[in-house]
Amino acid sequence: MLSAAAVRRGDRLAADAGLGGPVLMETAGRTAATLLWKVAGPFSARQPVVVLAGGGNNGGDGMVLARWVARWAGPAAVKVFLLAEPGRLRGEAAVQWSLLARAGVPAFALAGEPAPGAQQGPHQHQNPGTGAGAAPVAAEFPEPGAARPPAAGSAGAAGPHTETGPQPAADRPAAGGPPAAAGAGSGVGLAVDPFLDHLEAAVARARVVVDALLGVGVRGAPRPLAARALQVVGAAGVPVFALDLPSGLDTDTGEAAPVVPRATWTATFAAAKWGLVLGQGPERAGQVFVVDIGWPQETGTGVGGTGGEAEAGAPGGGTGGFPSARVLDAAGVAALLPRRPWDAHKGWAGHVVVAGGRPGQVGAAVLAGTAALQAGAGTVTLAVPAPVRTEAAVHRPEIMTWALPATAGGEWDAAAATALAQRERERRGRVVRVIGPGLGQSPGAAACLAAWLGLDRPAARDPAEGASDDDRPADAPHGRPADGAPGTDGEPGARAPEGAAAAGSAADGPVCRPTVLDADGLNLAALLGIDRLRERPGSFPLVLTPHPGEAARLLGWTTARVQAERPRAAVELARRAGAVAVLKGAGTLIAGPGGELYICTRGHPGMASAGMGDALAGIVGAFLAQGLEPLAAALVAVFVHALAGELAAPAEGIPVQATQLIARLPEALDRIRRGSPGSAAALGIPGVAWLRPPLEGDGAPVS
Ligand SMILES: NC(=O)C1=CN([C@@H]2O[C@H](COP(=O)(O)OP(=O)(O)OC[C@H]3O[C@@H](n4cnc5c(N)ncnc54)[C@H](OP(=O)(O)O)[C@@H]3O)[C@@H](O)[C@H]2O)[C@@H](O)CC1
Ligand SMILES: Nc1ncnc2c1ncn2[C@@H]1O[C@H](COP(=O)(O)OP(=O)(O)O)[C@@H](O)[C@H]1O
Ligand SMILES: [K+]
Repeated sequence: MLSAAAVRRGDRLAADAGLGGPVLMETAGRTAATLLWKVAGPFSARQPVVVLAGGGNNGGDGMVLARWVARWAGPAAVKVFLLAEPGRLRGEAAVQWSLLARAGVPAFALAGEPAPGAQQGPHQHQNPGTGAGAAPVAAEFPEPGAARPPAAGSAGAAGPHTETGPQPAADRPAAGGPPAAAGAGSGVGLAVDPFLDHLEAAVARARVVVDALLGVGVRGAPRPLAARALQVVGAAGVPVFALDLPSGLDTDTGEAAPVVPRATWTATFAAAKWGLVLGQGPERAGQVFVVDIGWPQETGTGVGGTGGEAEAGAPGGGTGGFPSARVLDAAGVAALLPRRPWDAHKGWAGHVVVAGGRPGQVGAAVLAGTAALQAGAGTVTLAVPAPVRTEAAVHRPEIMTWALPATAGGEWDAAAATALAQRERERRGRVVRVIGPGLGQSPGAAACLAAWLGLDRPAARDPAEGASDDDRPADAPHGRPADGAPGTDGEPGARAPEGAAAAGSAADGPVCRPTVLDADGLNLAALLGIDRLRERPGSFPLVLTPHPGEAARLLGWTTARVQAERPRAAVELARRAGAVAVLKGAGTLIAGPGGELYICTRGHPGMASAGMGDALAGIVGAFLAQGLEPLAAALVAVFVHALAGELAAPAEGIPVQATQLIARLPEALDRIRRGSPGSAAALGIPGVAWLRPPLEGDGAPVS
């Protein structure tokens, strides 16, 4: 996942490695043509492909694509509309324009000033206002190398129009001037209105419109002329295939003016861009395919996959962009899953203690506990205020309950901090805490939280913890990594270091454990101050799972700012807390304390319902309990949660309840183990991967 600044860095690295613009553009355009064939083919002259190209490299990509479509299906199967004056094209776009002419691809362009010394060609531009049909104005390419006037209306238009609407000077081509003999294709341009009329007519009978107007080089919202062309495309209701990004979509934020196309498909080059997953990006981009264009490995942008470090790309990258991130996919997550030995026993899979469930919010703790159980925790206990113990116990017979000291009103009492730790000490094996679901923000809850985090008094190691390890099997989760598990050299799958499992605040007081903080656990932590989390004793494993509102409280930002700068917010949370941060919401982000950043593109709006976050917190706890290191636990949990949410919905966006999601966790885990949904399998085009492969399995249709 790249910012515009990171794309420019990647370009430079590619150029340094000898992969110049022409090579990359040819690969991009040709691969996109193959993909277009797959999703919208076969092509025919009856329903041509219409390419709307801009004057930059995005337009160049479109022209390469057009050339290949013409080669495979004949020149009549494609039409190019260049929203620029050929004479002003530079670099790659100019080269591609001339190659189009050689290939005999029908193309139209805007009229411009004649190049110095250009001859008045035979295809005179029509003077605006002189009446339709008087003279040909189309810039359709003639035979290669020749200059031949095209038939008026050859694009299917009724004929050239004569009115040129008011245009801002910067965008207004010199309509009505002499023919623009400049430009490698020697195509004569159209005035704006005829151009748009031709475009409209062509789009109306197109199979698909290829949006190659603006890519990562866009600055601001589309200017009026670009906006008019995009309006024409949008109004036609024809499927749109966007190159790199839907034109005008902000590469970094996903902000989109109303005219930005709602593409059915987007082929994005080298790596996905932030704008495709943030803001309005997901709605505008449709199905996103990541096309490998051969950037050197050093750029760190593979197709799909998770493994390894996030790319270098410090927040801001020095140019205001976002940090780079890796996209989670099933194969990458599968490699992180804990492998349960054949002779595993419940101690192997750890013990999740959920602390929360105040009166009126018992369900939150129940959901977290049930999700932990379904995600593979060996044992689950709900630690709740004593008055609600029975209420907590009735839901799942597999789940234990501890009744802890409560105030007269049933809220958490400060004495519960030590009581909980005492109960935990009676357990053998790894204990993990999920603190927050239904915890409330009472003074007693606040005191407990500070104690559990070891932030109420000086730190000390827990003498009991070492003893509890003694009767683990030799390959117990935090003894050593499972054979073949990723991360033995520090990757996300690595187990927490020996001794990280518990650090105590005092032998007789609350002991710190690997912890997931959610909901009110986070709200109370915000009151303590996020930076204090870094001072926790022994740096015990800690995962924060805030939604944007909780993240805002932790950071002291507004929720709107968190949403506008999600990648930065996630990285900041992790850095300041010295912990793993999961910033929930559409496109959940997972950040590690070392600057690592991942995004999950799965899940759907139907998951916006109460209790979903509680379930996620429980799942993170379950994977910590099964021995995963915190970053790996968070990555696996987020992906499994999102996939289960999809499995639980009859269709994307249909409301799902947390209990329904929880019920599908085993199936989600099973699919992931099998590498499904697969990023590339359904397409069968080497070097092209789905950003978000469809659920229906490997034989899924692509259109
Ligand atoms: N380099 C690589 O590795 C590869 C790059 N590749 C491709 O290059 C693309 C980036 O190309 P790029 O940098 O030329 O910019 P691009 O997106 O075409 O936009 C510039 C044009 O848009 C115009 N324009 C700008 N803002 C505007 C606005 N608000 N409203 C209206 N117009 C506006 C601007 O006009 P100007 O402002 O200069 O007058 C100029 O004409 C990238 O997305 C990918 O597709 C592939 O080939 C693979 C290899
Ligand atoms: N539009 C969406 N797309 C993907 N995931 C979503 C969407 N809306 C919500 N979710 C997921 O559902 C969960 C909601 O968590 P949260 O807001 O804490 O809910 P609650 O507090 O009700 O438990 C998060 O994991 C979030 O990522
Ligand atoms: K585009």
